[in-house]
Amino acid sequence: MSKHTHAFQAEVARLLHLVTHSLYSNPDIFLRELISNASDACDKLRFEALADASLYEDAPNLEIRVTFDKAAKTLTITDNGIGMSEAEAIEHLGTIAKSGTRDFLQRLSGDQQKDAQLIGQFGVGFYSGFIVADRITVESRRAGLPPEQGVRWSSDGTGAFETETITRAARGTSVILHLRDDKTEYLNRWKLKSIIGKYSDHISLPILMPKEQWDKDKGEYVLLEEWEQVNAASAVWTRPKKDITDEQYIEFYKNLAHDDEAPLAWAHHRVEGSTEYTQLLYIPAKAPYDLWNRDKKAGVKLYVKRVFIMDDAESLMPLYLRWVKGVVDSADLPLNVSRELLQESRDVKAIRDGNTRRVLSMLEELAARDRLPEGEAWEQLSDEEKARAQADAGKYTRFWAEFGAVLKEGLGEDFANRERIAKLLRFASTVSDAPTVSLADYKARMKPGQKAIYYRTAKTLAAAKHSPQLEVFRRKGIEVLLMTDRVDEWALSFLHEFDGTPLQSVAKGAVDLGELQDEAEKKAAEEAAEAFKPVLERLRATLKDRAKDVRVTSRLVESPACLVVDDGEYSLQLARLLKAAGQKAPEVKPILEVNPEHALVKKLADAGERFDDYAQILFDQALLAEGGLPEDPAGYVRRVTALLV
Ligand SMILES: Nc1ncnc2c1ncn2[C@@H]1O[C@H](COP(=O)(O)OP(=O)(O)OP(=O)(O)O)[C@@H](O)[C@H]1O
Repeated sequence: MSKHTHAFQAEVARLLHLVTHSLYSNPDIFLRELISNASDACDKLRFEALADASLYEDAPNLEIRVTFDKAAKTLTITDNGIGMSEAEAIEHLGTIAKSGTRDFLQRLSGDQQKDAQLIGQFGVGFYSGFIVADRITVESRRAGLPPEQGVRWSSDGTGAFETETITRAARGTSVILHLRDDKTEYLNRWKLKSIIGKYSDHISLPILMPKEQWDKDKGEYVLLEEWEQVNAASAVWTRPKKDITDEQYIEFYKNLAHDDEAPLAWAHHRVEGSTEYTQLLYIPAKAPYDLWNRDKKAGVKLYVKRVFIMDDAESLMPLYLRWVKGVVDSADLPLNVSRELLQESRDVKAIRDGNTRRVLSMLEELAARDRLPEGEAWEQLSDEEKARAQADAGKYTRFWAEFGAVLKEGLGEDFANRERIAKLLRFASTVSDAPTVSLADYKARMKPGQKAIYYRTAKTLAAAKHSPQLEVFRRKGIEVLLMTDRVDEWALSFLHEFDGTPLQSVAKGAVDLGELQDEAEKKAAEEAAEAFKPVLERLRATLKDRAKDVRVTSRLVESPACLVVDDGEYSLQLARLLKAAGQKAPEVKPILEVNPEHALVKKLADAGERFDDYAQILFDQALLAEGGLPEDPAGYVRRVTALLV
């Protein structure tokens, strides 16, 4: 039988280089990865066999066997799953098909420590075998193909691999690891068993290992022909909650999510009613590197009556919760359910609504426990409750830092839960630089007579904090929420009020501080407007192409001018964002507001022939303070220079 040599795809070669240069601080995980692949292969067989039961051949019991050979220094993981044809082995083990993987590789920085974290989050699957092996041989036969169409794939994990056709009676795959000389510790039943117990106990198929017996003559343990099951072999979510330890929940998560870090929270429930299903949902502690990719597959796996149906079942979770990981096992969906069918199914809609509500409840609970109780409330807790409270404190803040911006998308996507989402929002404000202020906190601090929740959107916190539009609020001690996420503007356009109080951008519309402004201030403003009429007229004429209107304002204290837009219009910041993203944005013509108390503005009345220059400078400076750029930067510089000399 002829052998063929193939070169690895460049990306695989890179991945292998990373793996073998021990990015993994924990080599044990290779076994978890290979067992997980074996389990996936069995899931695939079970799924394909729904349409063609003959694929089971004479071995309907799916299982994974782990054995080793001390003399040959090999460790073998065998499954009787779907197997691979020669073409599939070349394709699956020589190239990286998933675009996510390629994307991931591009993100590697070359900094070992950072990359190690990334790779931990990603998982390298099959190739992790090269952490402990200097050669891997894979023997496989695809279910449904005759024994003569088996394949042997072999590589030392450098540039190339070989394949040849073999005869293999058994369906499925054996991965044979030729262990490195310094990794022979894995030729030990006890060690393997404990790794399986730690990382793979939740695998729902039996994992078998040969029994062992002391051989007096040889003076060592020898393996017997007899096999023993070494895992619990019942999927975690199918077990009663009381039988599952926190460690088991966490280990299942790590495996499911390819995440080294424990999740912040999980919820495990059997939902009964018109649709019956089990949900096990996790909130990760860290955002994945591709969180912003809205096309990214969702993190929920769908099972039907314990049969794995599909990964990334988008229809089970709304987009703004795409970072949630977990499993849904339905008792009602048909086993042959397709993606198309999923989208239309009423049961699926019920599951998705149930999942959404569950995640929001988990977040509400985390939020409620984010700050430690104080005073008497704390004293009343038992020691156990105190320990729990301490463990949970700060989790919501962590969650918010990682996923808050994505959760905001929910305001626009999930009208039914908008109020619940609004309560979960956190912002920075003129009171707190850290994004910890909830709308309820804000309301509790509102001044008597204050009628709105004020906010400012900008590109950065510094820009928001120092924007001229905030001046009067600062002087009056009114808190303003500061928003710097790209989605804020869009998301806020769906939230007009919170708990009966309207939200109002400080850069939109006229300022109406209502009862917060006293009569004297109102009168002064009116008088200023009157006295300023001729100057305003001239400004309007000079700036007619740039400003929709020019008016005096009471919102400024230190700055001469600022730009605002009408209520309901796109803010300048949003218009810029849309433009930068190559989207069509309506031309927003701002309103120039001037501060009649400011020396520069006062000067306008006697500016004479310099009036036009002053007017343009005033506008351009207001634009700069707003985060924009003058249309004619050189003209702006020329005008300012002329004033300086
Ligand atoms: N035991 C196996 N039986 C059948 N096919 C396998 C087996 N192990 C690996 N494969 C095939 O090789 C492919 C690549 O495996 P690899 O572990 O690198 O990635 P993956 O399993 O797709 O992704 P990940 O491990 O990151 O979830 C798999 O998608 C599968 O098609």
